[in-house]
Amino acid sequence: MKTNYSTRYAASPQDVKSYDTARIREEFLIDNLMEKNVINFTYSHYDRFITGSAVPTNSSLKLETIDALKAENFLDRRELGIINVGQAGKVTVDGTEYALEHKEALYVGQGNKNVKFSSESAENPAMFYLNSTPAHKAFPTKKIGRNDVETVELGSPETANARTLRKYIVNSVVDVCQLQMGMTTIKPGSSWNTMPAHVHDRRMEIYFYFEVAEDQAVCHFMGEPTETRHIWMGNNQAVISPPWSIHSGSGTSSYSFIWGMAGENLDYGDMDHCKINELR
Ligand SMILES: O=C(O)C(=O)C[C@H](O)C(=O)CO
Ligand SMILES: [Zn+2]
Repeated sequence: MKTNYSTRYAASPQDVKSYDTARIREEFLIDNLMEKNVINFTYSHYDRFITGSAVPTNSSLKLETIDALKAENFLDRRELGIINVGQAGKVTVDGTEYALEHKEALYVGQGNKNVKFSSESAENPAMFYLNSTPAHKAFPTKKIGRNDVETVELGSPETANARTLRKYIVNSVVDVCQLQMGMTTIKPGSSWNTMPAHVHDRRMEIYFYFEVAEDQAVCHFMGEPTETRHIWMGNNQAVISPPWSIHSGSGTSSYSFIWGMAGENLDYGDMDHCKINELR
């Protein structure tokens, strides 16, 4: 068995107010990503969003169903987004091969049965970050190369939030049921992501932090805008952001993160912004 999964339940903002550090990490932090030769999944009951990773080395890894789905194949009722944050690799979908270089992505539509992950080099493997959400329709599988993304420059050095946001899996780039994924990179000298902060009660979100230097960290802020909490995050860790929560972070050095979302609508810009001086 090369696939592991664990379950996280949804939590009320009233309850989260009283969580201590250990409990908040237990409920929201995902710290088993990018383990070699296994697929590790976390199944969140927020919008039934599954987060995981596949790092194949000498042999390929197969996308196996998990008991939580009670489905013969993982994608019988789901869609899947994949972003490679490692070196060159390949994803095979029902016999068709897609080569994915560093920071290239693949959208895999509902109904595909046989999905396999492999690396070109066992020493420098591909590192596939995976997000999956329930799907009601089979859209075509599509590769999103680095030139296919929509790029937006945000923030400024003066407010320490200069960053480049790249939209990979959004409905203006690829047909999707509900999954959205993209990548944001903080510019050297800046530290803040997603500041001014926002909430979107229509959608939950998961942030996967990577390119964090070993001796550095990102402090991720969550919680209701007037009742914030923080989680210190290291490289290759993800954090679940409930629909009622802000999701913002400040790093001790530059870093990148992948955001993945699911929920009520496909409008990337649907956000309720918070006034910075009203955060508590
Ligand atoms: O830096 C940012 O701002 C983001 O990356 C924001 C995320 O894309 C997001 O929160 C979308 O709702
Ligand atoms: Zn958001």
